[in-house]
Amino acid sequence: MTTALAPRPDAGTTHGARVRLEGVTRTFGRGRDARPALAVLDVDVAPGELVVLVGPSGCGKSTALNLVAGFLEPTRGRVLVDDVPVRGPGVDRGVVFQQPRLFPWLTVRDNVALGPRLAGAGRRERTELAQATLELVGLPDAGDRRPWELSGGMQQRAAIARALVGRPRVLLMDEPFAALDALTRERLQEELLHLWATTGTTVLFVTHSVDEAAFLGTRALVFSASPGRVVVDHRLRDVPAPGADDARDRDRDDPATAAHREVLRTAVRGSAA
Ligand SMILES: Nc1ncnc2c1ncn2[C@@H]1O[C@H](COP(=O)(O)OP(=O)(O)OP(=O)(O)O)[C@@H](O)[C@H]1O
Repeated sequence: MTTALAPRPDAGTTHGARVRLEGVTRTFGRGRDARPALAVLDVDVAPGELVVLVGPSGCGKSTALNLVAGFLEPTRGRVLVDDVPVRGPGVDRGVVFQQPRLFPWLTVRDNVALGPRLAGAGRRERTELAQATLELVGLPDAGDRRPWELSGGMQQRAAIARALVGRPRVLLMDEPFAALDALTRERLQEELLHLWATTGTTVLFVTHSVDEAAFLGTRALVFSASPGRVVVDHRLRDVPAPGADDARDRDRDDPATAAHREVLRTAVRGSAA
């Protein structure tokens, strides 16, 4: 294990935060142009859960994630992370987007070290932190390279390292593997499960894919559009006990996962109707 992301603090506790959206709505535009993107959203995510947000295009999944990230404010209602209202972006919440969004003029290590640098960490501390986090995501030797020298999968691993370097208590992922080839995508899904089990971080993960949702989540929220709302809240599996990495044994072809996939597929089809 590395220093950047030490295991969960104590047996029986988790590093992840509780996330709550209470009566949250979000409207874009004003007056006649006002368009509600999210109807009332009431969601309570337990510490350490991996909740997947799935649904058709335009149903408000990214909007919900951006509200938790603090990039957007709710029109009504409150977003709480461990009972503290979200007032803007913060180091307690790491964000990974569909595109890696790394700065091409910085080395991979300096990209990962940027957050600690902005937070005032000294060169040595932030370099060690970035290197440890790169090791955690399987990129021990990539630190001196530029982002454009890496494959798409490696770039996305670096983006995950950048999100994890501050040891966030919530990891927000907006279709992070959608632009990758199928094999890389499966590999990164498995790596994410391992990282999640290792760190105990609460994860909110947006995807269009019911396969991905059924394989990754402890719970899936199925959204429908116009305006966006949660139509199905489906329990997939238990949160692993602190310190246990049973995600390692997860099988995408087992009957339970296949059954969940069908439940989600039916729900998503219904929500798009
Ligand atoms: N900044 C914005 N300004 C105006 N409208 C927005 C903005 N962000 C999102 N919307 C609108 O809100 C609705 C929900 O968008 P959102 O991106 O949250 O959906 P989504 O489910 O994530 O879609 P996709 O799966 O295609 O990414 C859409 O109608 C979208 O056009």
